Amino acid sequence: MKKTRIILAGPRGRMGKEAVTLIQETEAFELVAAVDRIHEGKLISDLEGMPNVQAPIFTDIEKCFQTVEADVLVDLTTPEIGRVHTKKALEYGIRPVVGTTGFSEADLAELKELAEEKGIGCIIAPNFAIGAILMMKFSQMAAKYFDDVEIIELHHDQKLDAPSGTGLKTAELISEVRETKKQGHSEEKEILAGARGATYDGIHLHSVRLPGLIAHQEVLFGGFGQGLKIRHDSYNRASFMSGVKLAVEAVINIDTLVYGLENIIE
Ligand SMILES: NC(=O)C1=CN([C@@H]2O[C@H](COP(=O)(O)OP(=O)(O)OC[C@H]3O[C@@H](n4cnc5c(N)ncnc54)[C@H](O)[C@@H]3O)[C@@H](O)[C@H]2O)C=CC1
Ligand SMILES: O=C(O)C1=N[C@H](C(=O)O)C[C@H](O)C1
Repeated sequence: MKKTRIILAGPRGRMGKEAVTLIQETEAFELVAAVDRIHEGKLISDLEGMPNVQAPIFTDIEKCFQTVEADVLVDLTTPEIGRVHTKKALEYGIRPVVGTTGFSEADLAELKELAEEKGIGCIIAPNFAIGAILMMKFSQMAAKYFDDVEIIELHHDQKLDAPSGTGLKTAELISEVRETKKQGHSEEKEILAGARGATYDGIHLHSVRLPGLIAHQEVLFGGFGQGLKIRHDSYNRASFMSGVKLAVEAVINIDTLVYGLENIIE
């Protein structure tokens, strides 16, 4: 069996550590290198608390791509560096699976063009948890019947981007099926700036950041005399790993950029 050779960017992060374990435990996957901010020349196994994986660590992604042969880059870093890594991977013909959030529409458009120019797959998934994908799909279904909706996403307080990639993706999916609408009273005024949250095509998005949380989202719909609440909770980061596995398997067989795992799963 030919294994899928994976380079992982961000191996020491909260998601990165889970991904190291996933790759190690998946027979069809092989971790061939990692990209980190520090620890050039060390092996993953040299790092405290890491499993016995003999993959070399690079701080320069181009040097990594030039030195190590790989099929897929899994990126779990930060918005700024994640977009650089994704672009470089495509340029080197390595298929990116990107969990990193905070990419702009312009970033996505540029990366899609590059993936198509190179004729290779790229998956950018704002959320890898199957329950979160269902929450987004159910929300899109519900939005056909309820055109008043507010999204509340709740995350740990170390998160860099707001709103979350999932919150934004949910708003995008809803706006595909509902007419643009300004919600609330026509003369509504914010006494405190930001009280009504951010808006995407008239959909209000609220971001909560608290220690103790992992990743949670509520999509609240309101209609005459009734309400509907769709909620998803990730209680740990292992919840994302079956989606990472699925994306690595899928990215080999596509030749364009796919934004969102809902486009991969049936
Ligand atoms: N798509 C999904 O299902 C999920 C996505 N995320 C996203 O994944 C990303 C990572 O999240 P966490 O693991 O919680 O963050 P984290 O802060 O724990 O980890 C980020 C890692 O990136 C590394 N890093 C920073 N600059 C780097 C560079 N130049 N080269 C290589 N590595 C570098 C850091 O050292 C750190 O280890 C975030 O954008 C987050 O929003 C998080 C959870 C689920
Ligand atoms: O930073 C996180 O933790 C998460 N980020 C993703 C997002 O921005 O939606 C996915 C999940 O919510 C966890």
